[in-house]
Amino acid sequence: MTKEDLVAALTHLKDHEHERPLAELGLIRDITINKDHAALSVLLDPDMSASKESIGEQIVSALKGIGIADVHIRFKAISNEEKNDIIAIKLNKSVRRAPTLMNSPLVAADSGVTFIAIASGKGGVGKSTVTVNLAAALAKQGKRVGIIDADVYGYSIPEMMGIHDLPKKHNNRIVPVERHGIKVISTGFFVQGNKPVVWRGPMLGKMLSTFLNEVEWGQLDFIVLDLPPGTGDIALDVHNKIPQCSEILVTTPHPTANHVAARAGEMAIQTNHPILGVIENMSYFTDPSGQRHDLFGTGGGAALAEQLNTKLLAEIPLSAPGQSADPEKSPAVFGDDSEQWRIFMNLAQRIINHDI
Ligand SMILES: Nc1ncnc2c1ncn2[C@@H]1O[C@H](COP(=O)(O)OP(=O)(O)OP(=O)(O)O)[C@@H](O)[C@H]1O
Repeated sequence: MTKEDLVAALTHLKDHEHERPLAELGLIRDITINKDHAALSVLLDPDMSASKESIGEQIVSALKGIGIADVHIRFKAISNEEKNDIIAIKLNKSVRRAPTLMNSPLVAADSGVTFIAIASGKGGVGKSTVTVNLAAALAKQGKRVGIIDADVYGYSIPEMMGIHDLPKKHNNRIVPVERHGIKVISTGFFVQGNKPVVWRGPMLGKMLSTFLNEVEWGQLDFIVLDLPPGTGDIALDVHNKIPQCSEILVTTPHPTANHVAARAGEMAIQTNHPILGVIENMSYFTDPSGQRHDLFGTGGGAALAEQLNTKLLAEIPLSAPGQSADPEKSPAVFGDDSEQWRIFMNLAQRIINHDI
């Protein structure tokens, strides 16, 4: 007798709510068999506890038919995640491809939320700086803004935003940390010594779903996502799960350092994601006498934009350390009177007005 024999004997079992075989829905788990004894778990919606008895009786009788004399059944309450998987199966969608997103109001076409992912070819070019400043500039112009820091390996948004507290849970949902009017969720909140503390299991695969489904975002106009550098799984996940998400690529002026950024852009193009454009960061430095210095070369942003058939949205100059920090703002947001802040405000305005 194998597990498959046992599952086969149970395939006809249905629960009234889902009108689909329990085994097919993956609601029968943890099967062990020892001669004519078997044990298994049945995941049940707590609202369906009334069905427990009838499901138990159906299992016992079906297994008797194949020679199992004694069966131990554990009934377990189903989690929200597992429930969403069932909804996905009901809709005949692949759970693997699009887990748990069917009920995320955020990604619905009519949610009113504009998603912008900030991507780069390599680390350290200012992707997180762009994320934080664009979000702050959108918020400054009256928009309700959230940040998803999806840079799993190099999350830096909490520190950049001066956030030292962790999100709280309310009614079993995660409440984002709010700072300077921006709601923030970061992988950094959930990792301690590289151990996930809020959820278990394959963290990467679930991360985006968790951030979209289990976070109490409230009403938002924009979500800015800080992606990990390069063209990894997370970027692909974003492309799959948030099809309407558009992308801004951040690069430096160095003309030859763009091939990975170009690949990231190509991926967006291939997956039909609009690229809003390229931001060239650390473009130049203006010294106190007003003279411009192209410290890292020139032309990288324009070359990347041309390669991807998109626009160069902005050239952000380098700020001198400590010059533009504003105590009223997050540490990484440029000061109100800085050239950088003016550029971000202008960019935010163009995005709001669809003038890009
Ligand atoms: N225009 C700028 N002027 C001065 N410093 C900047 C500028 N842009 C970014 N920086 C600094 O450069 C460093 C790297 O920036 P940031 O963390 O935004 O890059 P990143 O691409 O997100 O890197 P990672 O992928 O490692 O997270 C930070 O210390 C940031 O403060």
